[in-house]
Amino acid sequence: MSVDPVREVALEVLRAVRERDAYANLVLPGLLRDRHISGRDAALATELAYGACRTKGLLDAVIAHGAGRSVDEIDGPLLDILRLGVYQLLRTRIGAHAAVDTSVALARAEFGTGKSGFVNAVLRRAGEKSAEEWVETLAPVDPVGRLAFEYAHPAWIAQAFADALGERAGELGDLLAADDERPVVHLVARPGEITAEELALVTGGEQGRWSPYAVYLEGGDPGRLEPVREGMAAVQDEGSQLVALSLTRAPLEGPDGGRWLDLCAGPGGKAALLGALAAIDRFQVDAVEPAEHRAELVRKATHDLPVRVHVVDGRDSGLGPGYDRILVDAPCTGLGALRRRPEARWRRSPADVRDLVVLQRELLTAAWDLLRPGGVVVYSTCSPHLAETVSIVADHVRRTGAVELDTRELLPGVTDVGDGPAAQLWPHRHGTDAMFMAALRKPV
Ligand SMILES: C[S@@+](CC[C@H](N)C(=O)[O-])C[C@H]1O[C@@H](n2cnc3c(N)ncnc32)[C@H](O)[C@@H]1O
Repeated sequence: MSVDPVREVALEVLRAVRERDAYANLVLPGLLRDRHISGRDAALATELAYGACRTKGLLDAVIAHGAGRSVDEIDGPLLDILRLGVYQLLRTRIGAHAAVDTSVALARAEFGTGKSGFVNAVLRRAGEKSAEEWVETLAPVDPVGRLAFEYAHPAWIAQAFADALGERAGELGDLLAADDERPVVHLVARPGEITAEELALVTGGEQGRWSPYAVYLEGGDPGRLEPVREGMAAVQDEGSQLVALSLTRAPLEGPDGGRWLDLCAGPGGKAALLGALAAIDRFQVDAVEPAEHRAELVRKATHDLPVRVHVVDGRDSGLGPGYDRILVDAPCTGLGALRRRPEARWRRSPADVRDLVVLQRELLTAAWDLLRPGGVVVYSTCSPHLAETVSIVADHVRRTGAVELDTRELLPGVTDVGDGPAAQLWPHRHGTDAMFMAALRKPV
């Protein structure tokens, strides 16, 4: 049997992710273009590459069982072939013969007959049970560990989600399943340029449920849409829109002097929405981003708006104090946006959380020093991990006497965002990334 070009492409994606920490969704489109793969073949290559990246934990457990050794003891390129094969057996409707034969052909082309026999043997063993039966056989007994295994998430991430869901941890399975769904594309209609109603009409999309500026698109390339090309609209998760809006809606003590700051601005999605809203009142936004290439993205996103970009570290920005409103959209683990990157869940580790919480705490402190009495900081993350969210806020309130506003009141009409005062969005409840936000006012 000759090598199937669709599986070859999927395999190259797995290899790029494993060997050079590539992002699957950045590698795949170029490969499909170069190999002239389109239509149903492209859809299959995408399903195989992304699916195998996502389910790595489950696949590896089945492979280790079948091989009688840990996956660490299997050569990387061979392991990629096994992952692709086991994924087809357990998570697609591809027949067992096709899954095994195409994998054996890939192994033979790459390594010769000896190793193709190994691939054949491991896949035959893997095919002896369905995915459900493998879960029954291999999953840990504790409920969270079992769900993590079943939905192919690292156990520490599933536990972090369960902790953040609290009393509603019964939703964990739905949440983990949502990470495997392709997110609906959300557009933001730029205030002052076009309304969401008009944008929905022009694009054939549907107006969003939660943000007055959101439009949902069923499919297609948003970059081709005229309002996006003309800068009247942009791609932005509805949850991110709500974060920016919560900052503009928070009640200040005293009048709004129109000095707003976005302390972690790159690539500029929220800065652009803040800038458009500031423009209406002739206010001014300062946007801080230390990485030059990301600062350039902020400049592009905000070029015709009252936004000044500063390429400095937010912890030591040199900006003058006295801001009325400050957004700290902190660098975080991104655990709330795992659905956007197939391999992301296996890249992160608890050590990342430990490093990031130090930076998050320092950025919030720096923002506080730049805020005027009576002004408001919104602290947000696209992670629901409690160490990055409520713990950072509680620690800050303890140290500074900050007044926690009821953030839920800044999101009128948005249901089910928790018991307050902070708000937590969820993919399985709101269809957004799992954005966390807390609004804090400085006592006068
Ligand atoms: C979650 S992203 C912000 C997303 C952005 N607000 C948006 O809506 O497009 C966090 C940003 O913080 C930046 N960052 C990292 N370290 C920082 C620091 N010390 N000071 C300020 N920003 C920092 C990162 O480069 C990244 O662009």
